[in-house]
Amino acid sequence: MTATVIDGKAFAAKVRGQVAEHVAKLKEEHGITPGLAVVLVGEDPASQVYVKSKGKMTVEVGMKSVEHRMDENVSEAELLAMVQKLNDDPTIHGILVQLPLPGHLNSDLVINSIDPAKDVDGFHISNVGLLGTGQKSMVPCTPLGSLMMLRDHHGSLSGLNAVVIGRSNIVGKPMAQLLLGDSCTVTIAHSRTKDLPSVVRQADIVVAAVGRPQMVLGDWIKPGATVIDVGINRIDKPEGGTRLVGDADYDSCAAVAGAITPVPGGVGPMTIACLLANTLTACCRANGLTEPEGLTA
Ligand SMILES: NC(=O)C1=CN([C@@H]2O[C@H](COP(=O)(O)OP(=O)(O)OC[C@H]3O[C@@H](n4cnc5c(N)ncnc54)[C@H](OP(=O)(O)O)[C@@H]3O)[C@@H](O)[C@H]2O)C=CC1
Ligand SMILES: Nc1nc(=O)c2c([nH]1)NC[C@@H]1CN(c3ccc(C(=O)N[C@@H](CCC(=O)O)C(=O)O)cc3)C=[N+]21
Repeated sequence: MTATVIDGKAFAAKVRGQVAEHVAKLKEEHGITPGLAVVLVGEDPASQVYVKSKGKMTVEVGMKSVEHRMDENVSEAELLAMVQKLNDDPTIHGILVQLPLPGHLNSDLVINSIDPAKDVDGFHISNVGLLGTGQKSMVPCTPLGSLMMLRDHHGSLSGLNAVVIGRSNIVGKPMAQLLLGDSCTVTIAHSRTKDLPSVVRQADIVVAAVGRPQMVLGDWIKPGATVIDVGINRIDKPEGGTRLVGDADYDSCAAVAGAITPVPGGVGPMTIACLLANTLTACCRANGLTEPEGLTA
């Protein structure tokens, strides 16, 4: 079979449209503009591109966008002071500190210094705990965007076997929590998993969040399964130049799967759309207003 391509780019545009409508209403009815602050430490060119496109889309949906670039060698105290300033700023409803941070900075400490109500990445221990216990929280953007696409494609996920490859705090673990919340039978695989192909073959839903280009092969996939490819890897093209590929080998997987997300144009755009949705949700909660439906988990 040839897989249905799940168009994350189009889905994300739809989500951003919904966010923009709510933002317009917030402004009109309450005179409030949601604000998102991104803190970028260092000069990593890939990160800079990502931050720029986030900033552009934030403004497109009518929000305030602020970027704070800090020197690679910034001290932990200076970075913590910046986070504190943003925590105290009533015009800022969402704070994102771009990861990974340079090695001399303790990222757990920095993330946990963000006001949990403004933690639009959902990485603060308090949001992690709320998600794990099924309570209202800020839900990490990449897993949330992946869940939205899965729900849209399957309707109910109840009883499906899901295998998440990767156990990071930013993708694998929260993804597994969300799938469990939707009553999937969840397996988390990682670098020590024995016979990964046979584990993946049990899955109705495969989420690949490994960081290894084109690792998941078509003959690992149960015919008809859904493949969510979170990976963003830049590889060299034989004819020169580079291109983006996921953690799944797209052609061989698409030949067997029932549905698959492409890279680019799959999970990536949904991540940014969910960041904007989380900023809107945070703004509504901060002002005691009803939050938009369908934009949280
Ligand atoms: N589309 C988007 O919006 C986003 C995309 N990404 C991309 O997603 C990918 C994963 O990101 P992230 O979770 O941060 O990555 P991490 O490097 O933090 O985690 C990777 C995980 O994959 C596991 N792993 C590594 N090699 C293997 C292997 N050979 N077999 C099985 N498991 C393996 C690791 O296992 P172990 O724990 O045992 O080491 C680890 O748990 C990257 O490509 C990243 O660029 C990330 C965030 C957002
Ligand atoms: N605190 C924090 N939160 C994050 O969510 C976070 C982070 N740090 N650090 C880096 C990773 C990576 N990430 C991406 C999001 C969108 C695209 C994206 O939109 N990608 C486009 C392609 C972009 C291009 O063509 O270059 C796509 O897949 O179609 C990519 C990568 C979020 N991350």
